[in-house]
Amino acid sequence: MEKILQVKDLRIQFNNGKEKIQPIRGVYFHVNKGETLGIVGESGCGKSVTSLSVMGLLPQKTSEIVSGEILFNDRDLSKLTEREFRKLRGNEISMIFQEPMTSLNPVFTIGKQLSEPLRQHKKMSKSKIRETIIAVLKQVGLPRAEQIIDEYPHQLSGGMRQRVMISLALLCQPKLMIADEPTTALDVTIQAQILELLKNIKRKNDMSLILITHDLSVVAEMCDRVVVMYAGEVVEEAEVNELFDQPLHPYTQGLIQSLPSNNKRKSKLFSIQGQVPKPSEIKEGCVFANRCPFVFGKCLTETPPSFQKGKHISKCWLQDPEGMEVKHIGESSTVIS
Ligand SMILES: Nc1ncnc2c1ncn2[C@@H]1O[C@H](COP(=O)(O)OP(=O)(O)OP(=O)(O)O)[C@@H](O)[C@H]1O
Repeated sequence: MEKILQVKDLRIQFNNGKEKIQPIRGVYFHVNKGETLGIVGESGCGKSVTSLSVMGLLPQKTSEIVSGEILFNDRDLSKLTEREFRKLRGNEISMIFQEPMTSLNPVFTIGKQLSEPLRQHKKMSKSKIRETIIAVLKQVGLPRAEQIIDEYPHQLSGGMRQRVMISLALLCQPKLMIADEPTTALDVTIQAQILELLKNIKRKNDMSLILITHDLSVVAEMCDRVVVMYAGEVVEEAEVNELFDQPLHPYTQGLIQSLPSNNKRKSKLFSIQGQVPKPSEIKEGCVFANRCPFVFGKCLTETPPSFQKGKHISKCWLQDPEGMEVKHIGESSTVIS
């Protein structure tokens, strides 16, 4: 299968003057053409920092990609200048954020804001720009597109604003869209509509989608494959059915067990004890060791490699194969036997 994005051994450092922290440490994942990849994990696991690095939107002064590659169609985005990124962003790769109100400028009309990427990336006349915007507003299911184009964000409901954000991301027909918690700020019925819309758009536009969420039920509904992040590392990767049927990493098992549908009515909801460690608190050994119900000696002293069984990858000593052939992920795979 053709890969549109490959993140290899990505390591990101923040330097706030007082201390240096590495919230992303050796992250590997890829996105196949036309698929939806889910990235899940609790708050602070590094989902947003990873996606911002793909968009070239990390704070320039305080962050640094210290190692690794971000290959988009074989072009390494980690080496791009801001000028080069501007040609790519909103054009070949686009992103939808959680809170549409903070991403839309309240003082400009919808039409003015949506015309920006078209002016920047496509040579179009004013009337063609207006025509394209109205067509995209209709594509995302907005009623009265001809009027909405001249309205301001505050005149729209939350669900409508999120549809405007999706149309903004869609305007230049990107090959890859990153949606960071696109429905968290919306109420449940609107959430379902927006997810359905994203699904349809992805199919019609032959696009790839990265869906960042902490909600596993959204993942089950939307994704082909899933990457589970914990404390700046990918701890598990699998096709969606496999992940739910046979989660290998104790962290993923905990996340699945915490789903309300997996808890008896009236019984206390299961939750994983403890908290995600801050990047500055990470010690040697497995990052999940202090919360893991299956922790044993080696977990506290040695960082587990990523063990691979078919397409299922898990970074846990419990998967230490004892004679089975497994590989570290990455280009230079090491076979342990
Ligand atoms: N600009 C920054 N400077 C310093 N540290 C940062 C910065 N942005 C994020 N971090 C740290 O990086 C880690 C990962 O944060 P990130 O926002 O990627 O997590 P997340 O999984 O997306 O969480 P959420 O679901 O809450 O958005 C956190 O410890 C966070 O405090």
